[in-house]
Amino acid sequence: MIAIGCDHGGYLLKQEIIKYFEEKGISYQDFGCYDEQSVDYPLYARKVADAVVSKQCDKGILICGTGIGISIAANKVQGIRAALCHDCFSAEATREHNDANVLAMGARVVGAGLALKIVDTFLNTEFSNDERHKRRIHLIEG
Ligand SMILES: O=C(CO)[C@H](O)[C@H](O)[C@H](O)COP(=O)(O)O
Repeated sequence: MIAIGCDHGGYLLKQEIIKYFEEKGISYQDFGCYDEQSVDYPLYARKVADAVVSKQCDKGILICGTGIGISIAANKVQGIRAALCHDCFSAEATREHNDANVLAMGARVVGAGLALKIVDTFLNTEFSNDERHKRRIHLIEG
């Protein structure tokens, strides 16, 4: 189950990703927002982060205008490793090296076509399980 959330800047891209999930039969839970009215991204970052940390959902996707604010907010939640990715190389690397559990993107930065490829890469790349990466993740957790 994938948790997905956004602010008003990310709403339209979130809808594109949801359409893609429905076409592919990927299960998801939509934590809002539900239209383009101005809202505060930290509230949606928290909803998705809590769903991932509590294991209600396996991974999260967050979208705001740039992806920056919403990733900063998600990373405040203990156990969240949110990665802001606007290319497939980063999406693959952050799964392999950081075991990132939340993908953040900016709808004012990437188009839907690239965003869907980034989502696909993020969801289909496994953590390497390499000892050096595990040690570094452990150091992040504190
Ligand atoms: O947090 C952000 C910047 O890093 C996001 O891009 C927000 O979506 C953006 O700040 C919202 O801006 P707006 O002028 O209120 O639409």
